[in-house]
Amino acid sequence: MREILTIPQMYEADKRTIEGGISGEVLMENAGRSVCQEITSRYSPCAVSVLCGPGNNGGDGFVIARLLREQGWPVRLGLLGEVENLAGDARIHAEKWVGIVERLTPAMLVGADLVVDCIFGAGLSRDIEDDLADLVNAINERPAPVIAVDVPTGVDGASGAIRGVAVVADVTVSFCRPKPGHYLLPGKDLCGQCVIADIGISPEIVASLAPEIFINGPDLWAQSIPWPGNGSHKYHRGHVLALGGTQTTGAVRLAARGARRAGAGLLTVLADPPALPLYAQDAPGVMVAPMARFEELMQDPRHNAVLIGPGAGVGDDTRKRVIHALHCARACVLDADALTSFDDEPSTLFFAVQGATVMTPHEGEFKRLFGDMAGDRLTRARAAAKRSGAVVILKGADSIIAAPDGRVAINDVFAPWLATAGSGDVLAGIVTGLLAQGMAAFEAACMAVWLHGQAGQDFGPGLIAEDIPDALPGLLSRLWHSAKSGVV
Ligand SMILES: NC(=O)C1=CN([C@@H]2O[C@H](COP(=O)(O)OP(=O)(O)OC[C@H]3O[C@@H](n4cnc5c(N)ncnc54)[C@H](OP(=O)(O)O)[C@@H]3O)[C@@H](O)[C@H]2O)[C@@H](O)CC1
Ligand SMILES: Nc1ncnc2c1ncn2[C@@H]1O[C@H](COP(=O)(O)OP(=O)(O)O)[C@@H](O)[C@H]1O
Ligand SMILES: [K+]
Repeated sequence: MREILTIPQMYEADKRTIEGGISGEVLMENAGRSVCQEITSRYSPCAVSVLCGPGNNGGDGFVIARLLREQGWPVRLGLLGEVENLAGDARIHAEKWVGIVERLTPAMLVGADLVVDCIFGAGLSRDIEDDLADLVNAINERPAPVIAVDVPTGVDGASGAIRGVAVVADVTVSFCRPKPGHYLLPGKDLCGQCVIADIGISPEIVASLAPEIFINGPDLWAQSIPWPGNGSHKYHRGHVLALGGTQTTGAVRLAARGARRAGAGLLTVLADPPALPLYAQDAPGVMVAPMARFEELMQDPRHNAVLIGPGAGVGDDTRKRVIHALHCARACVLDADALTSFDDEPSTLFFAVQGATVMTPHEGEFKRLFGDMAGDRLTRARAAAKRSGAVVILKGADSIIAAPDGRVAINDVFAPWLATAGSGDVLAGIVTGLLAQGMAAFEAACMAVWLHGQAGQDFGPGLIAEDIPDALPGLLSRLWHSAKSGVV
């Protein structure tokens, strides 16, 4: 399971490990050694400048400098402040460094073939300004590769935000488990390649912290995929009702294709009569029914998943249909207009949520529904899920999937090709298709985001929304073969 630790959890893991008998001095030695190994495995001996800050991140730097020098590398070390002002483990390791301690200025960069950034890590507590900002800019202007320790200086490990300015690293070595800032933008882009080193904190200690943040991937949900059995029939795979608009009909057609490719057994598009032929002609496997039959069809429990929002139109009709679907306690996916229709009365919507419900806002829709919440995307997505009682997919380049029980996954797929009209509609359809098959809401949302991202990544440049559903069979086959062979 690919857990992510929050910054307080990481400090707690250090603390519990130290209480368990491994000293902080040893943890820091292990941290420094792991960075040193990463450096020596990637580069031939060259002039290294190790830039140390006043805390434990700087302490790691003293270890790295000593170990590299022991291996014959030419090393210079610069410190922000004085050795006498260092405390604890950083002080202990600083005193083991027998070389010169220079002042931390851009002069440290002159002649350096490699820069090791140990200025600030988890303890970054405010924006970087003045001389330090000049130093960070100077690091970024020089061609020498940069190895960042824990996080690139200036990247907030909790949120991925840039605090004033930040180092652009080629490699980031962090410890024990990744932190949110390694996966959230813009931090993710500044980390370069991210390596997580084991420094002696046991899996039991990590488990004792009950991590709730995960990197989205099959290990998180593959066990929950409701694969059909040999004797399954279509009703075992669920019947989706997708509410189609009259004007923007493409949205639900894209979503319908996503839902069916994701495995829904049946799918009916409901729409007002003038639009019905359009939906009927779109694909032979799609059924259609007049919107006026919505409440009647909802009485049949086989219609077990409802998609409302793409192209639905904002207003009273959409609001009433959403509330009705939620009251029927069917699995519901609410996207686009279904969310915007409640911008004036979000609590009416949240109050009605009872069954498996997934909301799929992008930042604009999120703001309309949840208002100006404070905090980074991770924090806001988690708060929104708690507040609404629904699983919330906060869409974006680093999509976040948050459950009301506190679990949250960050997507880890590079797929800017997905930034194209209609791509979100397909995502909503995929979620609905998985829910129709009986998958739990959080797992379905995570799997849909992963399939969607993977489809975008695999297809690459030239992708249009229509391509996404057709990429699903290949991805699902891979998951199916893994499930059959017992490998996730
Ligand atoms: N045993 C362990 O715990 C292990 C820990 N490990 C390592 O420890 C690192 C965390 O260490 P840390 O907690 O000392 O924080 P760190 O990032 O060094 O910075 C704190 C200092 O920076 C200062 N400061 C902050 N922001 C500033 C700003 N904008 N501008 C100027 N100053 C600023 C801040 O000042 P203050 O806010 O107190 O005024 C304080 O002096 C972690 O990333 C990992 O590398 C590993 O060795 C594994 C074992
Ligand atoms: N740079 C990106 N990298 C990965 N995914 C992206 C990127 N930009 C957008 N996406 C994804 O594409 C989809 C766009 O959805 P949305 O904004 O609702 O568009 P539309 O309404 O046109 O379908 C979302 O799932 C989002 O996460
Ligand atoms: K750093």
